[in-house]
Amino acid sequence: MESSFSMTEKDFLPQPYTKVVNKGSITWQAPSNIALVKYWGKKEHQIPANPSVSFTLNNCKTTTTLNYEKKKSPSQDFDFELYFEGKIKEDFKPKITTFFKRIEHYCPFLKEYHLTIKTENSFPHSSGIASSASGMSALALCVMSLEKELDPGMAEEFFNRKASFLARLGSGSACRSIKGKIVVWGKHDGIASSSDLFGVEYPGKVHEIFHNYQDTILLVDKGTKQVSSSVGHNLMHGHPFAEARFKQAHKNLEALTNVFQTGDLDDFMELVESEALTLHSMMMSSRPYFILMKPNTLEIINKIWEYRERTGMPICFTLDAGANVHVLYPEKHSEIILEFIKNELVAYCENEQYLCDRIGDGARRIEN
Ligand SMILES: Nc1ncnc2c1ncn2[C@@H]1O[C@H](COP(=O)(O)OP(=O)(O)OP(=O)(O)O)[C@@H](O)[C@H]1O
Ligand SMILES: C[C@@](O)(CCOP(=O)(O)OP(=O)(O)O)CC(=O)O
Repeated sequence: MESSFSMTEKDFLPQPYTKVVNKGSITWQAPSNIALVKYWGKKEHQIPANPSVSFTLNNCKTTTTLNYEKKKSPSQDFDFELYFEGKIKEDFKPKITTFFKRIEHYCPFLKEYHLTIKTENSFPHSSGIASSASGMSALALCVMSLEKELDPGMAEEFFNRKASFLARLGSGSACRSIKGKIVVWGKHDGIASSSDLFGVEYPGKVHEIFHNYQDTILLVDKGTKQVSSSVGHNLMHGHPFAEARFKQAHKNLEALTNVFQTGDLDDFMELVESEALTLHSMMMSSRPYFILMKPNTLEIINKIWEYRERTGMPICFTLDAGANVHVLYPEKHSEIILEFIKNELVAYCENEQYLCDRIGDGARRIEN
């Protein structure tokens, strides 16, 4: 296979299929991810305006089963039904139809099948915990497993790379949810294997402090956010601070690669929190402007700062495009930090709900 630096869209076009497959079922479980350097702003065809890097999560995940049955002849439109948590879910279908249209060129076999998609998430969707990332990566992996049935000789590395390539076309951040534990997406000079087309496992040395990093997600607001990420990305076109922001993301990624090596948590925390606040400041300074943080988001941030100042514990926060707060800390301090979270932060969550997660290894296939 081509090395990732030279791969282009053409490399993902289908090869002649060697097998006929009539009917079957495939299940994949794919995690969400939390960006440390944020993807915010994109060009045409889901190409990111700047590189991003994320921790793959472990417990926040989607499980998707794809049942497929070959039809007598291919249809004009994609022929699929969607069940979310056991019920037909019409409002998730448009995103999936868009996804199928975008990948049709690379997976032309899709229209030959009647597809039934059954999916569920282990966490609330559409509230800034990247359900689109786990949802689209799980579906992309199911599609790739179907392609592998048609082309059994496909190499594993190509399988994973194309799954990430397809997932990106469903939702940009989804391309970072195929593999663990740290994934980079977007061309960046300091990381030769990086690509705008798919996510790659962070290739550098990672200090052991990050090996089992914890992420406790505080559910400040479980409701659907008022502006989707896709709309938010588009508001970076013509944004007065866009170019400076894109440059800053490169600089922060470079700084983070150094931090991954040294394990300097002061630098890590400063960088990660600054990225989260910059993301939200981009939303606040776009036209139209919007605020996705809630009063309790700010209460939690202030409490974290106060606690860090008081105890010296390496605890920091990050945010995605929503009100919920991801609290990040090394595993060796879990006991004491969880105590603080339960005693002082959980009161700010909707129905006192929070999710304990940690850095994970990526998606896995479940045998049906
Ligand atoms: N299991 C799933 N299978 C397929 N699509 C899903 C699944 N879960 C969520 N989605 C899609 O993702 C959409 C939510 O994505 P959106 O970007 O608005 O929010 P999010 O993923 O929670 O937050 P973030 O901005 O952090 O990515 C849903 O409306 C739905 O279309
Ligand atoms: C704030 C973010 O979570 C934005 C995620 O955006 P999406 O990947 O959800 O957007 P689309 O490509 O339009 O589907 C930051 C990040 O995960 O890098």
